[in-house]
Amino acid sequence: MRAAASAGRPWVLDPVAAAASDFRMEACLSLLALRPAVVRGNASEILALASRSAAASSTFKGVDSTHDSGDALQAAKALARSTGAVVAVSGAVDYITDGAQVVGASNGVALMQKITATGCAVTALVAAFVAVEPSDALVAAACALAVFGLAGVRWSRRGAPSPCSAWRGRSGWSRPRGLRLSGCISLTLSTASMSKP
Ligand SMILES: Nc1ncnc2c1ncn2[C@@H]1O[C@H](COP(=O)(O)OP(=O)(O)O)[C@@H](O)[C@H]1O
Ligand SMILES: Cc1ncsc1CCOP(=O)(O)O
Repeated sequence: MRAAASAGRPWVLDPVAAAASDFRMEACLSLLALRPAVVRGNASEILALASRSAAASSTFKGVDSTHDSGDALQAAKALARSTGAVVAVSGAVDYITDGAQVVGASNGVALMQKITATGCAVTALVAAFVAVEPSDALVAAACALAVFGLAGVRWSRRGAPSPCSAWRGRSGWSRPRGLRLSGCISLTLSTASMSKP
């Protein structure tokens, strides 16, 4: 992370179970100081990280969230403003914010929350999207979460349309059937970076 930070390369922090112990919180805060482009966590993790305290998540439940994503939206905005990172809170609605703009992505299926490591997987996808679109981490992260959610829908309903079927920026974009994104001001992810099935 230090090498990435000093080379100006974007990287993504997933504060897994930040509230589980002071040790984990301190590790997350040390990483946060290295200025990730995006922080992606569940609501409990973002609430804890924004308050910079493991005690913030009083009903801590392992790596899972005990809060709804909406509960952490203000904390996410504050964290984004204080760190300069885009902050993504996952949940039934994924909120992605740079502290001013907020994008909501309401794709996915509830079962995803119960599968360990879907959070890690979507964080990896965010990193891949930010690598392609480093100049707009907000849009990249929102697209990653939306696509991941649609992949979950596709998995749960075999035969649903591919999340990568068609997607273009701004006025000319056509969204995959079923995609729900709100508050998105500009979608500039090019189709060239997405493979068709
Ligand atoms: N209630 C839900 N309904 C639909 N999708 C969800 C729900 N909860 C989580 N997800 C999705 O599951 C993925 C992992 O998110 P989450 O479970 O919040 O992360 P973590 O594993 O870090 O706790 C995200 O893509 C998120 O959108
Ligand atoms: C690294 C790791 N090892 C066991 S659970 C876990 C994190 C998975 O967390 P999440 O469900 O938040 O992706």
